[in-house]
Amino acid sequence: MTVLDDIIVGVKEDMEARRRLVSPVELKDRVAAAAPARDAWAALGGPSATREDLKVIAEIKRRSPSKGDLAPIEDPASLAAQYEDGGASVISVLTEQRRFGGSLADLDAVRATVNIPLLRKDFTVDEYQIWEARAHGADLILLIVAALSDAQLADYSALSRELGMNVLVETHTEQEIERAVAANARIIGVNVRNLKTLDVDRSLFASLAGLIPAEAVIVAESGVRSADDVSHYAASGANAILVGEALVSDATPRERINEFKAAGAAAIAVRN
Ligand SMILES: O=C(O)c1ccccc1NCC(=O)[C@H](O)[C@H](O)COP(=O)(O)O
Repeated sequence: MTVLDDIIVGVKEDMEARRRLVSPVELKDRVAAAAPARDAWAALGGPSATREDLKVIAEIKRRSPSKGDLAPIEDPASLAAQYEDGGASVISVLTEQRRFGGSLADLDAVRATVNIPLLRKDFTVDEYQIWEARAHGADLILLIVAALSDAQLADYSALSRELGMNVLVETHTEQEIERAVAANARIIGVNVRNLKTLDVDRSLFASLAGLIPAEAVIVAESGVRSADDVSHYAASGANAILVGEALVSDATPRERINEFKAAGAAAIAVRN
């Protein structure tokens, strides 16, 4: 069994436990009462002609299968506020419990504090999680191509759109990019971390980004540790970066986001 398979087994068990507490009907009532979703597509730059700088998706991540404990993050809302102040365009809240130490309570706390769009970062394998994401204030959800069939990708994308949310479709191979494009994904991520082996290969981004249509917002995911990494992703075609570890383990995440944005803007100026 791969790491990803193992994570998904736990995700399904935890979701069934939540479903016993909150029925799908109750969840849909909560969605009906929720404020409309914010436009994460626009926040990430929108149409290609209007994209100027490198956008940062800043992640709330306590621990991970690859690194173990990263940061206790006792007050996720306070960290999120620092991310927003620093110029993040979207905040990613990892809600998976067993391997990442997250929860929907984190999403609630962050939603109550910041105004920018939120990504519910989880391993989506059931429509129930999409309703949950919206009920808890998410504006964007993650769909990992490697974890889904083409039918699931299409159905979950359609449901997310119906609920007013955008979708970050995550890929790791050429074939997965083809599947993301066939599903009409408008925000496509290349995760340089192989979720089956946990290997991180930053050079993968440059080899795959060119296969993604320019209309899509292209997100470089994982492996940002320095401004040089950001420059590499931006020079290779990234419109946005998704950063977890480097921000949660930094005493001054605001300044770190500034540094990354400056490195990205400089690389994009050369690229254009
Ligand atoms: O981070 C992991 O170890 C991991 C393992 C298995 C599945 C997913 C995993 N991470 C999710 C992510 O994609 C990252 O949290 C995100 O891209 C940020 O990465 P980083 O900046 O390297 O923390």
